[in-house]
Amino acid sequence: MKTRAAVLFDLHQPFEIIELDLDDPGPGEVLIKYTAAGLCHSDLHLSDGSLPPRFPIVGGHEGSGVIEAVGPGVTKVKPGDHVVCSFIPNCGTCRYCSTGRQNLCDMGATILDGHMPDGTFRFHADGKDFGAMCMLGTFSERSVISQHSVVKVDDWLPLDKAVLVGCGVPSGWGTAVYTGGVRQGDTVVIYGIGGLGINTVQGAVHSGARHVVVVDPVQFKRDEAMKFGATHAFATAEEAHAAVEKLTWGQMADQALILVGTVDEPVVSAAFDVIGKGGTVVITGLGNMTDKTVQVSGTQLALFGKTIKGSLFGSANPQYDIVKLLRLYDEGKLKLDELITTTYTLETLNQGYQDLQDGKIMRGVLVHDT
Ligand SMILES: NC(=O)c1ccc[n+]([C@@H]2O[C@H](COP(=O)([O-])OP(=O)(O)OC[C@H]3O[C@@H](n4cnc5c(N)ncnc54)[C@H](O)[C@@H]3O)[C@@H](O)[C@H]2O)c1
Ligand SMILES: [Zn+2]
Ligand SMILES: [Zn+2]
Repeated sequence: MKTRAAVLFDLHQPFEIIELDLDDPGPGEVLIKYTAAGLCHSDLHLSDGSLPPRFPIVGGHEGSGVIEAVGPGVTKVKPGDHVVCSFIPNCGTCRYCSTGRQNLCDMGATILDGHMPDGTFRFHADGKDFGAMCMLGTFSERSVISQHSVVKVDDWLPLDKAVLVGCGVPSGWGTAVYTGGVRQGDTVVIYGIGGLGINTVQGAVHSGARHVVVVDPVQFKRDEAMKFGATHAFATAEEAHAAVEKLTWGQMADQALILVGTVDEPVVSAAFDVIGKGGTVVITGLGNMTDKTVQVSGTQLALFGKTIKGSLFGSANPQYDIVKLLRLYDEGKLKLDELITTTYTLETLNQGYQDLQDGKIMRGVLVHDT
């Protein structure tokens, strides 16, 4: 079968739209026709050097679609099922899946190489193997993926909105609710209001935070954050620090959550300084972190009981949380439609990533031709 896909061939290159050969699904695999794909910043990190993959690679790891065929032994879904993809597969049996940490599933170990667990690829052209970002490659019309990468969802849900619960929503929402452990009455500071950070605002609000203070240099992002329930919005970390000092009578924040695309020492230091005793810093942003060392005061960690954590997929359980978040959406308790600023096609995908870098969109969504 042939499929059109957006491919990265090297660092610092745009996506090229080309036709690829796609294998039939093997044992435990499914053929999916993608309906939509979200423009997450992580795909940009494939080309900016922050998450260097094996090239060439088909981009896209936020996806939704319809199952067209299944390989031998597939029990989880059948042709015609509507699914949302999880950017981390869930095998259900590895050390992490079997101890309630499905977001760390061992099957996700090769998501940047983009091959199946047995080391083979499903996309090919001109005698070359092409990887699939997160073993998904949602910037392709069709793909062959593991049954462990899909979560069946209700047929009536709009797949072009539900697509966002494949990465941005749980990764952002869970940063506040699960990894950060935000509680009623907490003061939370959120750095970076993009496709993830805006959902961290939703998560902090759901958890009953008293103050949700956001920091983003872009005015549009700050305005959106206020519409989603933030209580204060600032262009700089310094302004946020001063406000938190006042709001908490010097006790400072309970959580500082970092969702910027390019994490650097000043952001991490600002987060570490804005939390008070017993406070938690969570780093979710991935950009610029390869080989970087972050310095914090060991005395403050020990004497003030401060914690620094990383967060993958918002410490959520894809199988459970994707369905749960869509229920919240269906009941009007979680915003998805409002997250999407602009929709794109394969042909305008590079423009979408330019818009993301220019701060023009909260989340862009690529809608595939039907
Ligand atoms: N850990 C995970 O599970 C996970 C999952 C998906 C994405 N990510 C990463 O999260 C990050 C955010 O992704 P996104 O899709 O939301 O990106 P995005 O580009 O949509 O949002 C980033 C936001 O950060 C803002 N920003 C930049 N510098 C800032 C600063 N110094 N202070 C405050 N705000 C600043 C930008 O204006 C933008 O609004 C990326 O690095 C992405 O790779 C992590
Ligand atoms: Zn993502
Ligand atoms: Zn597993």
